[in-house]
Amino acid sequence: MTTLSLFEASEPQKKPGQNILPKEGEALFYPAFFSKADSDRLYKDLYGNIKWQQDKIVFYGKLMDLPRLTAWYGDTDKPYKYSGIPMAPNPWSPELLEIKNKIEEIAKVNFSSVLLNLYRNGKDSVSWHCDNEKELGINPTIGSVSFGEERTFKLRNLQDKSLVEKIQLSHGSFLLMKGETQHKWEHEIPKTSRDLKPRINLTFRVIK
Ligand SMILES: O=C(O)CCC(=O)C(=O)O
Ligand SMILES: [Fe+2]
Repeated sequence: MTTLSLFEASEPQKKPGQNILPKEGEALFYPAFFSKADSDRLYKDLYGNIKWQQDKIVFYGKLMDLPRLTAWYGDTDKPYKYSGIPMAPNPWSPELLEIKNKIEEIAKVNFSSVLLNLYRNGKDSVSWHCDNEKELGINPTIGSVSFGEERTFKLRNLQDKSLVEKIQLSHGSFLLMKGETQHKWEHEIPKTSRDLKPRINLTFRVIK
């Protein structure tokens, strides 16, 4: 019998920007895309200055709070639909433009809006979904930036639900999803009973 070294026995290490999906789409992960100093500064700014909202959802006929706070920012001439109602986003702030400019160098697209999520603690979450709204077109490019507490992000293949990829979305990380990802995979941030500090996520989108 051969013995594995500790290195070989551990999870295979992915290089920054390597596709973490084994098939059907691309999810490129850059763990320390923003420096620690920039990440600390941007977290503080966004936490204090974004117009965070508590949105509601209808669940089994009852009006419930969404398990996170959200906000929309972006090009004000590109309304987004919310429960079928067109809404104007808040205008870009200098910090949002700083983040957008930095990720656009890698993403090679011009993002027109950003949905921000504030997960206040481990009980906040987002359940399984695909970002496949009509306004995003086919094969949308989605740029996802995280600041604050690290949370687990799961991607699950729609054809084979036993196929699940996990990423730890750390402070200052960038995840770029493109290609077929949004119609072949769904994703979630699960709840956890661990006592967690807040996390801010920004998902940049191109609205056609
Ligand atoms: O918080 C995250 O990393 C994911 C958020 C998300 O999937 C979304 O807003 O569509
Ligand atoms: Fe999403």
